[in-house]
Amino acid sequence: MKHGGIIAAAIDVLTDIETHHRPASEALRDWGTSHRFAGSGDRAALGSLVFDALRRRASIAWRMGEDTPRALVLGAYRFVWDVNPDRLDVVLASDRHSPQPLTDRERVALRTATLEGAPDWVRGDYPEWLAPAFAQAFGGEAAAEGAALAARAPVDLRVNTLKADRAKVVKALARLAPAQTPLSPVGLRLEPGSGPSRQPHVEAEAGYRKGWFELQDEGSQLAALLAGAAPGLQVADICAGAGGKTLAMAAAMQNKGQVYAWDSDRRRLAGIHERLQRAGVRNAQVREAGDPAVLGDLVGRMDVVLVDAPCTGTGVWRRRPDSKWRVGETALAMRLAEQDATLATAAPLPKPGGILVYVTCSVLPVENDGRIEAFLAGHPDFSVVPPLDLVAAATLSDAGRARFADPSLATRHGLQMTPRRTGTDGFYVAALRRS
Ligand SMILES: C[S@@+](CC[C@H](N)C(=O)[O-])C[C@H]1O[C@@H](n2cnc3c(N)ncnc32)[C@H](O)[C@@H]1O
Repeated sequence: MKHGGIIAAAIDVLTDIETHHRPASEALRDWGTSHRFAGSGDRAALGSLVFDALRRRASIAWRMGEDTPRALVLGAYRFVWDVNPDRLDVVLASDRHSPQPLTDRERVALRTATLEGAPDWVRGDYPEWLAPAFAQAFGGEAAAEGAALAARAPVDLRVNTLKADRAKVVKALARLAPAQTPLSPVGLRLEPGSGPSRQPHVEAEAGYRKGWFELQDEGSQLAALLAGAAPGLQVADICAGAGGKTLAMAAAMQNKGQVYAWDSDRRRLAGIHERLQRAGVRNAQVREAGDPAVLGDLVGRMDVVLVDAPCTGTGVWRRRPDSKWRVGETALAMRLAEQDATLATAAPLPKPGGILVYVTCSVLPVENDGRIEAFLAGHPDFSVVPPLDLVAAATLSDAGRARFADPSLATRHGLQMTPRRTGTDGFYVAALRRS
């Protein structure tokens, strides 16, 4: 397909997403099913254009003077893919599948519009209703932090040290030229391309099928490392989902000790069994999803309890830009209640002196320090572990140790990673010790 056709398809897909309130991945999949002639390069270009339009929606709409799917797609092609407006005229004219030619108004906007005078939420591409939360989290850096969350994310891999080391995986993926992640000692990174370029499909690699590496953002790797799961410890992962952090902790424990993985949702937990097997994990016990009563025998016995809580996902907007515009106050209120519920389930499990580690992939203070404060108010037997103690005890690279020592990463009770601060997704980590 030529780019005119890709632009038209992106407008159709974005219209589908907006009209039917559907996730972008679903709308793209359906487009693929009804356009079987489209090659993998076309699909990749289409996906990139739709995702870039969603990532930068507020700033594109500001410049274009409207936020219709057409304005967003044309704006993404111009301002994100950096295609000169004269070239855009040529692109539209040279493909019979193109949308209508540019109007004079569009041409002026594409040529001259800037973000001068735009508020932080527009410059940072986050929803207006979250402006107070971003100001609380980042002060004068809110727009810059938002803009970093609106960029493309790299593909990060975690080397599974139960089966491989970095050198082995680098060799296996040499064609893709992976670089070492700076902060996690077990991470590799494939930088995102620009424009229509496609992300490498690493799950198709033989090394992935052999369990040598997992797909995991460096921030998620770091959160698992900061939890301090070490060989021989008893660890409960009570929001295990498909097991991203269970696997990372089991590897850090070198298969010694025990990880108990549980989740309230059976469907979420379902994928964990196959992943544990592929990764060669032998020290994880998956408990029946649903009723927390199955954790009864763990009460008062755990060295580490990880609560990787359900959250709004504001920290992973680079990867799920459609969720950025979907999340609202009702969803946030539901997540807060779930966070309090998971912390309440976790509270009885640590042994005296054991720790409860609370993690979210959110940058909103109310989901992070706010939940820790609410928990502490009802649990006087817990106290905050100074974040630098977590850093000192974790297996990080020297650069990672130095980065986490920077006071700008510290919140009142924990550590906040962001794409701008750490080059990772926006993970929050705090730990509480049971007296
Ligand atoms: C952020 S996801 C977990 C991701 C997973 N730890 C990983 O690294 O791949 C949060 C999980 O919390 C689960 N959850 C939600 N409410 C819960 C509750 N009250 N108790 C336990 N798990 C809960 C969800 O089903 C979801 O799988």
